[in-house]
Amino acid sequence: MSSERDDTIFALSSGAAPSGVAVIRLSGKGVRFGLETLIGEVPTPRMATLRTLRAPETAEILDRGLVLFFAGPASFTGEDVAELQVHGGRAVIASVLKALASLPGYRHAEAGEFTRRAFENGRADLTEIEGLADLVAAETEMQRRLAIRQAEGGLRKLYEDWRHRLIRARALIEAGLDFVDEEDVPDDVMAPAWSEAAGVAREMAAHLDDQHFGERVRDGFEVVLLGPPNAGKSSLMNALVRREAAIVTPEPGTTRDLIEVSLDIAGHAVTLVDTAGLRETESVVEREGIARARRRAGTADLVLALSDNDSWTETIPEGAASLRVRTKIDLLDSDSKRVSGEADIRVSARDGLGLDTLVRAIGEALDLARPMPTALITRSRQREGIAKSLGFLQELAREGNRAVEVKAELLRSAADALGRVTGKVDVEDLLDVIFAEFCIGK
Ligand SMILES: Nc1nc2c(ncn2[C@@H]2O[C@H](COP(=O)(O)OP(=O)(O)OP(=O)(O)O)[C@@H](O)[C@H]2O)c(=O)[nH]1
Ligand SMILES: [K+]
Ligand SMILES: [Mg+2]
Repeated sequence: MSSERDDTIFALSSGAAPSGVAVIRLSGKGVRFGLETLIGEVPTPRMATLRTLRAPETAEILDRGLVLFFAGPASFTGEDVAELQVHGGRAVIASVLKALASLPGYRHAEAGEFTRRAFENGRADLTEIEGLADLVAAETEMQRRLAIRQAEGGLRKLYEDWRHRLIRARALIEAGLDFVDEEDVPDDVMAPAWSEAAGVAREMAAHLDDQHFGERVRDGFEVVLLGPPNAGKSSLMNALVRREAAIVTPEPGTTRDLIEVSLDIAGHAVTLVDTAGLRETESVVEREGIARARRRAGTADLVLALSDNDSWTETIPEGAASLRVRTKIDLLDSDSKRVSGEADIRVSARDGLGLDTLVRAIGEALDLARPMPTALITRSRQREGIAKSLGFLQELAREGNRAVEVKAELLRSAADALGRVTGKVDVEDLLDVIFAEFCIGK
């Protein structure tokens, strides 16, 4: 590992060529030497300088571009870092990468390796790094907001605060143990420690009680269209995404497989799933399609139960959040259009009636307009860690008159569980999983 870490790594950090400008990033001990070789000097840190890049052996001109140098440890990775902004043509990029590869101790970076060095050099904790990965992957405004807050330390600050309070509580207890007769430590010595632990436990419980909102923002909300054959499910999906994503025919049983499309509702990622029409059938294929439809509806964030005849019996799965959608209202005469039935929303896919109302109603049902707190759990890894830590604190609260040493140990376990979430404690085994999410050059 140490020799790998001694390498100077480099990679194209910008997107696919050709592009106007390409950014090639370098990090490691050999960065200064590399700059001297390619441009004849190490530029003033943090000052963009226009320079000619030359091939190491032949001094042939490769390109001319902006060069930026960041002296470690005040850099993204904590090491010396440079960025070469060259023209984004394939051959230009290839020639610069080739020149870098020829330098002693230089090698191409692996996926996420710059970020991994940032973590290993204490420039970011694991939650911030997960936030960075999400920021690069973000496709909607809300995913971006969530990710930038986490990348900027939203979760780190909260979790570090809890961890320090638990460590302090334990220190109080151990100090008490040193001073008083071991068997009966007076309550008033320990009381502040217990109340601190109880306070942290309360905050953790509130943090966990979030309806998985952050995870759902990150992964996208799922809305399933459900209803009998010919209710107009596929037509409605097509109307919402304004393209022929699913086949529509007058024949009942047209859709068999699940068909997914992406929608942006109020800046959130929403996956809309079209399904096979629910009915009794002899067809094996259709039966499998219907089973899939029911399963998917069972795990959806919201079910849109469609009907073209105001009957919703048997459509809505038990316990599911749902909206009753009356379809094909263009077929009604103008009087009955206004008659209020059991439907929550009335739409016509053919004429586009009610679609805006439906989208708004979906947003409300999913609570998409809620203000986003600075610290939201975004991954099950974090949730499990916090739950585990809280578990130790709850055990501590139950322990009553148990030996103080046992309680101190529970506090230590609670703090360590938090430390694993931020990466302060014993996380070697997690790193490969976390950094595998990154692309090359990040
Ligand atoms: N007039 C009118 N006809 C509609 C509307 N929506 C759908 N239809 C018609 O209803 C029939 C069935 O539409 P689909 O979208 O295939 O219905 P589905 O629920 O997906 O049907 P399956 O996939 O077979 O379960 C087609 O002939 C559509 O043209 C509408 O808003 N107005
Ligand atoms: K159909
Ligand atoms: Mg269909």
